Amino acid sequence: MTDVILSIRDAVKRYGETHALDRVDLDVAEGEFLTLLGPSGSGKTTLLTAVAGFTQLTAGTVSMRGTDITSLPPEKRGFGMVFQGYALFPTMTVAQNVGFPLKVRGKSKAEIAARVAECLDLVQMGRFADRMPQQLSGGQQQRVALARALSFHPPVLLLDEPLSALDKKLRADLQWELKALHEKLGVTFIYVTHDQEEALSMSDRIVILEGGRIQQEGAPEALYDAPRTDFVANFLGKSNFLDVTVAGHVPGGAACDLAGHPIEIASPAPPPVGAAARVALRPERIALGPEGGEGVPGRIAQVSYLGERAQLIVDTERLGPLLVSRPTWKAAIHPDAGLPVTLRWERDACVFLEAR
Ligand SMILES: Nc1ncnc2c1ncn2[C@@H]1O[C@H](COP(=O)(O)OP(=O)(O)OP(=O)(O)O)[C@@H](O)[C@H]1O
Repeated sequence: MTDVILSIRDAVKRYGETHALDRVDLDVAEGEFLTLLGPSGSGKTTLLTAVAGFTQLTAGTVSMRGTDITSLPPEKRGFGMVFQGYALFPTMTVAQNVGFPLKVRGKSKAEIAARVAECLDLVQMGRFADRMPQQLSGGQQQRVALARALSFHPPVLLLDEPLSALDKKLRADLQWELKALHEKLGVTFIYVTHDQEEALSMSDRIVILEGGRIQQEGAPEALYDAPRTDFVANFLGKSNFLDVTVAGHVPGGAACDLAGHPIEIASPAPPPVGAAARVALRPERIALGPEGGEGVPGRIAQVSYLGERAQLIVDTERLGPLLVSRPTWKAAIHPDAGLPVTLRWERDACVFLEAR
């Protein structure tokens, strides 16, 4: 990895019997937008607050540019922080809120005024400098919290579900803005969310946590296209799971038996011949054809219309119910419940998962 700004080594955090973090190793690159993604209780906030200095690790270290900062208090780490619920100081104006970290650092009035104006412009809140927090909408308050966190030029910005209190449309707008701000400033962002779409749309890299452990990490596309485990395949997007037996190796993949029928699965490193394996198959990789074609016969059991996509459950005798997702504009077959269909997919649509 190019220049590492933060290194977390063998981080353990125990609360009684609970392992909130269980031997986490993670390097964060300078300027990276890194997202910690996982279900509730997976350890995301614990990891973020350990980096911030609010949580003392039971074991392990946090280093910043090669210096061990494990026992340094939060204020000495100098990281910017934005947490959910936009905790602005209610008795201070927007400008005073943004200027507060600079005041604490003993900056001059002129310097504070100039930087506050700059930061408020950055988040398009210049017009609101004299307002009180309670006179702002949720999205505006979160913008001010962001300006405040950036005002003192922190090397790292820590964000814990900063958009979770906002409605879907506003959240989507602010996701674009945050991403643009990250690109403009080049500051390292560590972002916590349990929202997979948010993680996929903003991050350079996603770290998936479960039970206090890193399950997998990688660029959004790499993780989505090549999940290693059932958990990742189902947490990041949706998947069908199929059980196959590897019958033989072929160039670039394996010949397999799927419920008594031969299929080929592309893989750079397929499991050994004879192995029973589990594969993930994304719903959008399954093509729907008319009844009687080559493929897996089935019958549409349920249709859920989602606007630009429709999600179908197709009952098959061979493989049980399969989830199929298709763009609604591609309406060669109008998917109605009860319709008999044939399902097909390409050899590179299935991904071998690690044995559990
Ligand atoms: N102060 C605490 N005392 C006891 N247990 C804690 C404490 N903080 C966290 N935990 C436990 O540690 C585990 C990880 O919690 P953490 O808050 O890091 O998860 P999370 O992934 O951020 O979850 P969420 O998305 O719900 O915020 C959970 O099982 C939680 O109950």
